[in-house]
Amino acid sequence: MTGTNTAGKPRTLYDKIWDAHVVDVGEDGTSILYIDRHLVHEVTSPQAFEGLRMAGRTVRRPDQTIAVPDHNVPTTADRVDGIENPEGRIQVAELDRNAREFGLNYYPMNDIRQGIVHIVGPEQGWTLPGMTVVCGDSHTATHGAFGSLAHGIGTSEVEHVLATQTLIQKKSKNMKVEITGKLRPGVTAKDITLSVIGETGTAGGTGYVIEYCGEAIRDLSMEGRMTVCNMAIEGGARAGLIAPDEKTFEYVKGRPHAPKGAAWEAALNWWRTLTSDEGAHYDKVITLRAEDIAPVVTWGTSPEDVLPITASVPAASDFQGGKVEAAQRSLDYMGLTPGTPLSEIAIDAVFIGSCTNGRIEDLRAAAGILKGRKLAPGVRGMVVPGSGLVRLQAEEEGLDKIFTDAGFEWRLAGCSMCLGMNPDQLAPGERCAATSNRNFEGRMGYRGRTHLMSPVMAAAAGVAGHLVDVREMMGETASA
Ligand SMILES: CC(C)[C@H](C(=O)O)[C@@H](O)C(=O)O
Ligand code: SF4
Repeated sequence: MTGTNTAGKPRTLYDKIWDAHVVDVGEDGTSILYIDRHLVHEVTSPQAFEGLRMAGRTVRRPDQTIAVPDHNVPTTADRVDGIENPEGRIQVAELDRNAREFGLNYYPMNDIRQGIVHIVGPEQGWTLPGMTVVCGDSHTATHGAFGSLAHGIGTSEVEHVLATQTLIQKKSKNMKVEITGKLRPGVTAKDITLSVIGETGTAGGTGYVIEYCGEAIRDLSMEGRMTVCNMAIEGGARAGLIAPDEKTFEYVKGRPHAPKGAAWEAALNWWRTLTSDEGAHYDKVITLRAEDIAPVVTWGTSPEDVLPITASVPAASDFQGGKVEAAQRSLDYMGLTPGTPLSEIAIDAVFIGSCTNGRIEDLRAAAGILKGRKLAPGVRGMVVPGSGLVRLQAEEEGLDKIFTDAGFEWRLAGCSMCLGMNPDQLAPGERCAATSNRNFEGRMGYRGRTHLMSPVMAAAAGVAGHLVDVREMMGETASA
């Protein structure tokens, strides 16, 4: 790795990680970046491995390549007997063959450490501050919570990284998203990240790498920071980043693939330099006051269609330009009438899981609301831990019992309902309170309807049978 610090100029965190990984710069400014960790799942990798084989090449750094199946895996106990869906079965079997043949670090479907790739990476200590991390998956942004530069890449790039351990990239611009002050009770990392997208729109981050900072970000746990960075991509950004601090180091320490002994001390010395310098230049700055952020839900079919739960369904005429038509289409698809209070929207299902909110803290938060309560009659609920280890931890804490007592199904780890690539799907017309990150048409199943929100909001909606302000269940009165 070569450092290319330009004569003492103040640098952002993004600049620093970038500089530390540039191998070569072309005349047009396109750079070759060294990649520290390459995460691989079954959906975007089969053709990449096939390409390698056809070219007679091998994986350059199998020791830095981590494979886990997540999108296609069923989340029911009978998956030990194999996958019924032929397409899913083939993709997972291909990953299995490739991981073994190329000697990758591999967590097979029935390994207790299996889970959603973006949960497994940090959990196993593969994701570390200052690293470059890539995966053939847009939510790779999640890993930025550790102060690592994490890019989602396409299948041809997956092949390139497999073969060379480098990625060809053009540097993005710097954006700072600062969340000042303290969050109010009932407001979570999910509300921060959705509110930022509500502010910037899904294209607001295009061409940028976002650095999230400010007191409210510092106050978040590592789980919360991952939730925030996970959705940087939904705001259009190339990546999301948070400067590492003692909380980060504490989380990483002792994980299976974290450095140990003298290597740990050396790593800490470098990690402590990973903050943006005083006076570093940002091309765009957005500031939100944590006190102004409410528990939010989405009403439409884009993550930017987000409003405080105290608001009402908007009308298409509230929008301008091309958005009028898009809003009308969203309202039709979602089956909503303008002017209806969001808190009166009845739901059929609750999904708690995904790489946005499938970590232990998310399950604890949802269980906190569900303890001693039950799903409203007719509402089905599913809790899908983000990894086998999250599931195990939750069971040790008795959370599974809280969920099943409340009427939820307690599942095995995977992407599950977050996208309908496995048996967990919504039926046409079904409306779901979901902790995932995308509410696109058909995302959770053909004609399924998704409202994105935090784990506590989803749990509360399940109990009420309709979208609801979680603060009412916490004994806190809703204020606008
Ligand atoms: C299947 C995969 C390529 C996709 C992504 O890149 O994000 C998926 O994870 C998603 O969330 O839509
Ligand atoms: S949980 Fe959802 S968003 Fe995350 S990787 Fe899986 S499908 Fe994509």
